[in-house]
Amino acid sequence: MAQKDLHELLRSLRVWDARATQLRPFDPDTAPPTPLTLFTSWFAEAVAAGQPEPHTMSLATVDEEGRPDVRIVMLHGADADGWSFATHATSRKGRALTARPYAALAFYWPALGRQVRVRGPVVPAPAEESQADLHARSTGALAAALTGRQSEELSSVAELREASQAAWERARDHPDEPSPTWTLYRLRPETVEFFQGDPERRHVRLEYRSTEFGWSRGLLWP
Ligand SMILES: Cc1cc2nc3c(=O)[nH]c(=O)nc-3n(C[C@H](O)[C@H](O)[C@H](O)COP(=O)(O)O)c2cc1C
Repeated sequence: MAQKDLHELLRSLRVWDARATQLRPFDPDTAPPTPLTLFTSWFAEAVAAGQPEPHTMSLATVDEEGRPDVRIVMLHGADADGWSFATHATSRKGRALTARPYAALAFYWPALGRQVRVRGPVVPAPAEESQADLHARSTGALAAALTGRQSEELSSVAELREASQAAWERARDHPDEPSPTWTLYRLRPETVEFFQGDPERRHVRLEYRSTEFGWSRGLLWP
């Protein structure tokens, strides 16, 4: 596609088309005292609104030289221990998290014009918990974890096919097989921001901040 076509196409696109998006009023004064409560209800509303894959999120990390990176991962849970996700400790993001155990998450739910951002330190769960989390998931998830070598250079598609086929067989035959590098991480929230889009662009941004006395709240200019 030529540059001009791309720019024309970009200019023709809009966000929050009324056919696909329902913008709901959000009164921050009535928001619950903790971000987890609001996240849980916004998540359920995203599911009810038909938002595809609301449990996928961007995970941003910083490597030991301070260079940022970002990718999509699945949300495994959100509770008093934090927002959790899983990956290989030996992957790029795993190495970045070892060097700098701090990350940011972003959820985007266009069906409701909503965004949620979560930032804070990240801690790995104990190995038994990581493996239990993996074994509670699908055969495909286990096969993918057993394939391993995430973020390493791959020499050919054929090499991946072979390794993956073997991993699928092991996953089917031994559903409790461990994947030693697979790690459940928990992001302990320091700030959680809720963004509600508004048709007049008066978007509401409500940020919860963790303090020694509990959660404080403040609004941000959009
Ligand atoms: C929808 C979707 C869900 C994904 N979920 C995960 C996940 O939960 N864990 C994971 O390690 N990679 C997941 N990935 C792959 C990552 O985006 C990424 O390609 C991979 O983890 C390697 O990232 P890294 O090289 O930065 O470590 C997912 C990708 C997509 C598109």
